[in-house]
Amino acid sequence: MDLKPCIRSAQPSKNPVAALPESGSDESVYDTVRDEGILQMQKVERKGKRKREEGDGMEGKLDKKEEDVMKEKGMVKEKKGKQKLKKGKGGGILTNKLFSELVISELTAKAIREMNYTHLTEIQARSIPHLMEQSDVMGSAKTGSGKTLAFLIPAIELLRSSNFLPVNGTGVIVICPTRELAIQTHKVAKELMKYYSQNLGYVIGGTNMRSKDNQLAKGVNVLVATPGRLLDHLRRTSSFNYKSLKCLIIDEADRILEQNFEENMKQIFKRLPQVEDFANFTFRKNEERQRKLVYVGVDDSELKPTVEGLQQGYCVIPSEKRFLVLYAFLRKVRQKQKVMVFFSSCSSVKFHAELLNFLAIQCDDIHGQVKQQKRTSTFFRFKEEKGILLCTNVAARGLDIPNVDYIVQYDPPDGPKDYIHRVGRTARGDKGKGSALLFLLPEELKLLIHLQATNISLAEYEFSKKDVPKLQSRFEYIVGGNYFLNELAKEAYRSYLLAYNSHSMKDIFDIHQLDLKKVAASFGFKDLPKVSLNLESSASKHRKMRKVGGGRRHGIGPSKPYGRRGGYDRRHLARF
Ligand SMILES: Nc1ncnc2c1ncn2[C@@H]1O[C@H](COP(=O)(O)OP(=O)(O)OP(=O)(O)O)[C@@H](O)[C@H]1O
Repeated sequence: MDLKPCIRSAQPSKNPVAALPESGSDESVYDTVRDEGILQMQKVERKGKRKREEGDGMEGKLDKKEEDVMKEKGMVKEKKGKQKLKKGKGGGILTNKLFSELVISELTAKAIREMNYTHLTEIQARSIPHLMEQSDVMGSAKTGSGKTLAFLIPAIELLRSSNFLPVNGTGVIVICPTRELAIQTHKVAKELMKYYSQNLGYVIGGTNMRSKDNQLAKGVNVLVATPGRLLDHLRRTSSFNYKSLKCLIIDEADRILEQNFEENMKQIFKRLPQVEDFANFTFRKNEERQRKLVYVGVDDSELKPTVEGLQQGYCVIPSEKRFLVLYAFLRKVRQKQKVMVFFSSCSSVKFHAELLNFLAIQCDDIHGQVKQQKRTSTFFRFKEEKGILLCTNVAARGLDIPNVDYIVQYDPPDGPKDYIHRVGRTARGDKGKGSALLFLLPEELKLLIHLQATNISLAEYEFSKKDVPKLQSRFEYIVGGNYFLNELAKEAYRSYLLAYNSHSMKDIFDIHQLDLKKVAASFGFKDLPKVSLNLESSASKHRKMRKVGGGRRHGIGPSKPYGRRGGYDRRHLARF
């Protein structure tokens, strides 16, 4: 991992958590590490199922882990075919099975060829045959392993084979947990359906409902949606015809079946035809249904839940130096690489984006408080270009951004599952490579125990001795080392003081027992400099306005050291 110059690669510590107390985690390894990425439910007449000629997947015994999982969940075994499914050469995700071997329409096959896909990934090779036979499937595979095509191809084929037309309304619904993921999935479906007369669309929060009403009235055969907005349309758009629904796909099912989506999902299930009670889809409460469900678990036998091409490490940084290290790191990579930095709250993303841009580190931000139009344009720009993106967990799931070089976790994840999804934004697809670096405060070290319990081991990185004193005492060194930038340091310090004045920083200071003198020192000042706060500046006006509204700018308080909760942010405090 090239983390120079501010952090040097250290020897992975023999056992970084050995000295820490035993983990009290009661999460099973399966629950923690697996991305139950696909959940497809088809309640369609099962007459005339096509028998496929080829074998449908893996030969050999199911590994014990997979069997255990199925036993626990009461699912059926994946059928074994005669054809051997081998992994491609060079440790990539591809198998030896070709798309040209699939019994699919020429319209789909042509689109796939134009997307330059030749071989199927394992999750595709193992789940597509079951889905084509209209079985209900729950699929699970590592991040970036091609789950999207695994569920889209059979869904589109289903519409074609049943001669579904716009007049029939919506035949396939794909539910995604975030707006960006819905837009992305819609884009892939659009490419796949390039030669089809059937149409598609998406409905997501933060956009105009009325224009979508009109679209739905005309008939949208494949609809990609986020749960809240889908429910709004189910309730309020009388012209939305979903009575002939053939297939429901839940992407990132483990996320969607979590508590905060539960109520919406219950309501959605109630309204959709042929979809049974919500409880049946939690895979615990209805044995009969569970028995019909095919579980396709790729990589269950592998100990390592993260992908091959990912290098991962952590460094322990005291809170007063955390920003400086981030700053030095980002300054080094600048626009030459693609970096995603995860924070735990919208307010923290906002604050750090403002501060970094102010310090001439150009970066974009995505979080729940950004308007949807800006979120979408930022997302697509970041897909295309190098640069730095600060984000909350809203960008942790499913987003397929090519060639991300680094994932930095400035605030730690909620737990191993969260960690896996965040780092899964890099090293994606066939032979993808990337690096992930986790910042930990000394009191957060216990997270490593939870990660280790799920077979994620991280190398330890340290500041180089050479850089530590400079980072400690001379902020102007890291901002460029010349006299002009000394002024910039003063300005940065001023903005800290402004935040301090507006209480949010004061809370951080209290929590981490920092004193202003130490912070001033980290900006390169021996004594506390007198900085005019210019209370008539526009910043202070905003501050006053916010105060009138009673809100603190970053919402950071003793119980919320990572900032105010908002939208997608569920976590307040990550102390392990
Ligand atoms: N058969 C294939 N051959 C080559 N590349 C593929 C194939 N299938 C998918 N990919 C590529 O792999 C990348 C990851 O695919 P996808 O986004 O579907 O992963 P995922 O498993 O859904 O990931 P996540 O768990 O993060 O949601 C994409 O860039 C996609 O284009």
